[in-house]
Amino acid sequence: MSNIVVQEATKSFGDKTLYANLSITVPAGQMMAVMGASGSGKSTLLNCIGLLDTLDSGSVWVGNENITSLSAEGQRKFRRDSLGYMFQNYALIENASIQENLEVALAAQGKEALRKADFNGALERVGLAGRNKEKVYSLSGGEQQRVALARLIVKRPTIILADEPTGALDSANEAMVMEELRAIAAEGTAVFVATHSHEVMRFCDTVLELY
Ligand SMILES: Nc1ncnc2c1ncn2[C@@H]1O[C@H](COP(=O)(O)OP(=O)(O)OP(=O)(O)O)[C@@H](O)[C@H]1O
Repeated sequence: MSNIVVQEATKSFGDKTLYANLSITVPAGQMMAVMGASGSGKSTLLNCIGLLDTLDSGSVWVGNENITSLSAEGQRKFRRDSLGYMFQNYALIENASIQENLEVALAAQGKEALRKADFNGALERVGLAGRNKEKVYSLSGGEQQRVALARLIVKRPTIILADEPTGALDSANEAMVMEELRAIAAEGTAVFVATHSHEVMRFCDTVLELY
């Protein structure tokens, strides 16, 4: 279990500064809502924490490790082993089965990780028990986001970056996703949720407002 600390982060595109000297902490087990108008930099902040984009200055710490100073290989391993993502458009492999989509989360970690994983338990937890062989394209939006949740349950990442995870869902499915994210967080993950929704914000422990 590791706390996530963003220290004095600054990020600009051209002459537009998204944030300057931003410092935040999300303890393991907690959820932070990242809010702000369209274009305020929510997705960019998530991408910088997930090492998909680089800060102009500042650092991101996972426990005692400064992940922004890792080598390219170290960053790749960090993403592979410690990072979980959720997006509005589900970001699943549509033409593959539910089971195959879960296996993808662990494939790079090797056969032992695949053997140990409790795929059926994860599917049961999100209400998709026994549906391992169904193709993702045949599922509803709410069901697809349940697969994305099951993938996180299987992977047990240190950080989850969720970018508008409920943006395409009705309010019942929104509550389902947020409750399950809370349950995953409670097992020791720090969760960042970029959102426009005040309903989603209510499920989080802290709120960061970007301007
Ligand atoms: N690679 C890039 N090059 C230049 N500008 C960029 C780049 N990526 C993002 N931006 C700009 O940075 C700003 C923040 O974008 P970002 O997607 O982080 O905002 P957001 O708060 O997530 O918006 P939304 O709520 O619409 O998703 C926007 O003005 C965007 O145009």
